[in-house]
Amino acid sequence: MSTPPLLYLASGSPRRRELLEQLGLTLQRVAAEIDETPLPGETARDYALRLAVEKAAAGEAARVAAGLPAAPLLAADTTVTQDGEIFGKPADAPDARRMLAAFSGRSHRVLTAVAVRDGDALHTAVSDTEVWFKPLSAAEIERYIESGEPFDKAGAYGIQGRAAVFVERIAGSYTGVVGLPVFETAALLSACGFVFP
Ligand SMILES: Cc1cn([C@H]2C[C@H](O)[C@@H](COP(=O)(O)OP(=O)(O)OP(=O)(O)O)O2)c(=O)[nH]c1=O
Repeated sequence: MSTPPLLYLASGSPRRRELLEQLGLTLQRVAAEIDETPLPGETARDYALRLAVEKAAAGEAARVAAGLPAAPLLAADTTVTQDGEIFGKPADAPDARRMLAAFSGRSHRVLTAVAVRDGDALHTAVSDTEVWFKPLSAAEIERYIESGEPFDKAGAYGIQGRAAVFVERIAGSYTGVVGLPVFETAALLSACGFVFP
C-alpha cells in the first residue's frame, strides 16, 4: 500500500481533525494564530472566509518557518449568525446564556469557510446551514452551560454533543455545523489531486 498523502492542518480543533481523519488523510498540524476581531461592517460570510484564508496564510508561514516540506494545507473557520450579528465563541457564562437565549425557538445560520492552499493556488468554499432550535427554558440553558460544552464553540453550542437535543432540524451540512463540511472539503482537496474515497 502506498503512503497516504499528507495534508497540513492549520487548526487546533479536534472536530476538524476527526472529520479529516475520517476521509483517510494523514495530517500534520501547523500553528495558525490570528486576530479574530471582525472588521467594521463585515458580513458573517465575509468574516468566516477572511479568517479561514488568514489561518491558512499563518499556517503556511509556520510551515516554512519550521522548514517542513511543501504539501497542501487546510484551514477553516466556523461562525454563527442571526439578524446580521456575528456570534463567535462565548467569552463567559453570561455571553453563552445570551447566545443560547437568542437561538431559542427560532433559527440561526452556521457558516463554515474552508481554505486550502496548494503551492500558489488557493481554493475556498463556504457552507451555509440553517439550524432551528426548539424553545429553551432557562433551566435547560443553565444545565447546558454547566456541562462546559459551550466554551470552545462558536454560538456556544455543539450539535455533536448535548445540544443535539435542542436541534429540531437543519437545512444544509451537518459536518459544516460541527466545523468542517466534508462534501465541500473533499471537492477542494480533489482539486489538489487527493482521491476519495
Ligand atoms: C456551531 C458549532 C461549532 N462548533 C465548533 C467548531 C469550531 O471548532 C468552533 C468554532 O471556532 P473556530 O474559530 O472556527 O475554530 P477553533 O478555534 O476551534 O479552531 P482553529 O481556529 O484552530 O481551526 O466551534 C462545534 O464543535 N459544534 C457546533 O455545533
